Amino acid sequence: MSDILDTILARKAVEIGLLQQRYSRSALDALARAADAPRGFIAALESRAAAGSAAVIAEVKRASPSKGLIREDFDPAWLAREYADGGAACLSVLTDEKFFQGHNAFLVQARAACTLPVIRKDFIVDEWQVVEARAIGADCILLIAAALSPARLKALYDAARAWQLDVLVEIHDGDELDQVLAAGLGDGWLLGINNRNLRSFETRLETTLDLLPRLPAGLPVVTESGIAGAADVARMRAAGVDRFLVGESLMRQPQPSAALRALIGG
Ligand SMILES: O=C(O)c1ccccc1NCC(=O)[C@H](O)[C@H](O)COP(=O)(O)O
Repeated sequence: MSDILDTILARKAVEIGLLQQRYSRSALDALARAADAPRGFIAALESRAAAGSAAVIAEVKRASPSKGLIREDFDPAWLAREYADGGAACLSVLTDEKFFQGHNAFLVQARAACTLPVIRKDFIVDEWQVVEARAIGADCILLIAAALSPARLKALYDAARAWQLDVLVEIHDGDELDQVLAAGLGDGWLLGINNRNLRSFETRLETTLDLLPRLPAGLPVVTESGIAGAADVARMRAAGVDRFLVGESLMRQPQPSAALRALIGG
């Protein structure tokens, strides 16, 4: 496991404790039950890919451990409208406060500003965080294989599915792929390959391209991180990858809608 992931996960243990002090489990469950119905994250992505378009999950991300502050004028609702206007299939919203300057409220604001499904981008290691994700309106959660044992991955996946959440399961290499495939997940999940090495922060699109021959046929895959423009999208699509998670390159643009349109192309 990488140093930054260790550091982030240590903080998550503290945050889970705070969440459990703030709510009883029955109160949190009640909030999750009262949340707006899930919008169908994977369905939205798949319908865009089936129509022959690049299916983009556009990310609302103010800062990151690798890049520091990415965007000073940061308005999640405005960004969500820009991304919807630019042709995003779904949104990703960072909710981690300490390392990404995110917030749960940013997900609520972004989702309320458009009709797109939203993934809660955070470091989920406990069922309480799954319920919290549904309580704030998330349609999908991220589960990072490097942060979870196979048994824990399966337990959190089961919890997410019980709350009608879709799941993006993220890997970085072939060993993590093998672990995920052995976990015996059912429906309602898709695979993300993160091109960013969490130890060095080096971002190489070859991380996705090199793993493609190892993927089971028919498993939808999202390439994550380091998509800088239309040439990267074209390169991935030529290799058969049609689903993208894009943050920084859109967040740095004065008009993200136009940048997203150019990224997706014809
Ligand atoms: O972005 C980071 O610095 C980072 C560091 C440690 C763990 C995760 C990190 N990023 C999360 C992501 O997966 C990206 O935000 C996402 O894939 C978008 O990447 P990009 O288009 O390169 O902003």
